[in-house]
Amino acid sequence: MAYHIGIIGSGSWSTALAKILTDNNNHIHWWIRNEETIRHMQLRHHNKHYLTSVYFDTSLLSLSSRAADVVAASDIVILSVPSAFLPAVLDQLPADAFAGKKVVSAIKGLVPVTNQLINDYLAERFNVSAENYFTITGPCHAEEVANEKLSYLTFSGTDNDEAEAIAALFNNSYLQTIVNTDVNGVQFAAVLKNIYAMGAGIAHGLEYGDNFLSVFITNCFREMQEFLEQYGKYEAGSGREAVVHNYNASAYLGDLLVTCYSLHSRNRTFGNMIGKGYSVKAVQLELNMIAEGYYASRCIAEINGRIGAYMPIAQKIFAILWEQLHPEEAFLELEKGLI
Ligand SMILES: NC(=O)C1=CN([C@@H]2O[C@H](COP(=O)(O)OP(=O)(O)OC[C@H]3O[C@@H](n4cnc5c(N)ncnc54)[C@H](O)[C@@H]3O)[C@@H](O)[C@H]2O)C=CC1
Ligand SMILES: O=C(CO)COP(=O)(O)O
Repeated sequence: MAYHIGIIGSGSWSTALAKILTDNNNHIHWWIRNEETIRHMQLRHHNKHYLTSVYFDTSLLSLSSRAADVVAASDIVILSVPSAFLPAVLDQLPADAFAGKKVVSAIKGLVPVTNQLINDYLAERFNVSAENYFTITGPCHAEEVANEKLSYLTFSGTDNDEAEAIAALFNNSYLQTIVNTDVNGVQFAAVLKNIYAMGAGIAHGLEYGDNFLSVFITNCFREMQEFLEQYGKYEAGSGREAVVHNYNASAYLGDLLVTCYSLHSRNRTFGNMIGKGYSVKAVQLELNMIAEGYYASRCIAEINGRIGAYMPIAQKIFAILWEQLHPEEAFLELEKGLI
C-alpha cells in the first residue's frame, strides 16, 4: 500500500529523513516553518539552512508552512522538530487531527515543563493510541545520511508488523533498519544519551583525555540502565507492564557512543564549549542548532525526583547547565565515584 507521508520539521534531521524517503521515491508532504525557506527549496531544490548539500527532486515534495494541512494530507506523520518547540508547532491543530493516522516520532527529547515522553504528550493532547505510535531512534547523524554513509535506524512500535512496514519505507543501500517493540525504553535512551554527550563534551573542553572519556561513558551507560530499571519499577507500581530492554542494541549503547564521540554531535559541541568556559547563553547564540540534552537534563532531574535512581553524572550535568555549578569542580567530584 502506498502511504501518504508527512514530515513536521525542517532542521537537519527532518531534511535527512526527507532525503531518505525521496531517495526511495516516496512523495512527501513537508511542513517547513519559514515561507522563505519554502521558496528557496522550490527554486534551488535544497534547504538553505540545514544539510545544504542535499538536493531534492521537488516533484516529490508538497511543501507547506501550515502544519494542519500537512497532517491532514498524510496517513503517516513524522514529527522531527526539537521537543521544546513541539507543543507550539502543534498548537493550532484540533484534538482529532491525528485520528486514524500513524504518528512517528523522530524526536530525541521530552516535552519541557510536563516532562512527558512524546507518546504520553500525544495521547493526552490528541488521543493518539499506543498502537498508532512509533519511534525512530539509533545512532545516526543527519550529516552522515547527507553523505550516504551506511547508517542503522531503529523503528519501535507496539504493532510490530506496522513498525516493519514503516521501516521498509526507509530501507535502502545506505540505510538499514531494525525493528523492536521497546517504545519507551528507546525514547529514554535517546534522551539520556544527549545528556551524557553534553558531559563528554564538557570533559573534552576541560581537557580530559580519551582514557578518562572511555571510563566516563562506561559509567554513563550504567547510569542509563539504573534509570530505566528504576523507571520500570515506578511504572510497574502504577500498573504498567515491565519491559526488558536490550541495552546492547545500537539504539542504546550505539547512540550513546556516537553522540559522545562524534564531532557531528550538537550535544557534545555544546558541552565542549561549556567546558571551555562559555556561558549557556553564549553557546546557544553560537550554535544554530538545538542540543536536546540541555532541556533534557532538567526534565530528567525532575523525573528522577520521583523515581530516585542513582544518577550522579546526570545530576552534575544538570547542576552545571542550570545551577551554575562550575564544570571543573563538578568533574573533580565525579572523578572520585567512577568505576
Ligand atoms: N540532527 C541529527 O542528526 C538528529 C536529530 N535528531 C532529533 O531530531 C529533532 C530535531 O532536531 P534537528 O532537526 O537536528 O534540529 P536542528 O537543530 O537541525 O534544527 C532546529 C530546528 O528547530 C526549528 N526551530 C527553531 N526555532 C523554532 C521555533 N521557535 N519554533 C519551531 N521550530 C523552531 C528550526 O526551524 C529547525 O527546523 C531533535 O529532537 C533531535 O534530537 C534525531 C536523530 C539525529
Ligand atoms: O541523535 C543524534 C545521533 O544519533 C544526534 O545527536 P546530536 O543532537 O548531539 O547531534
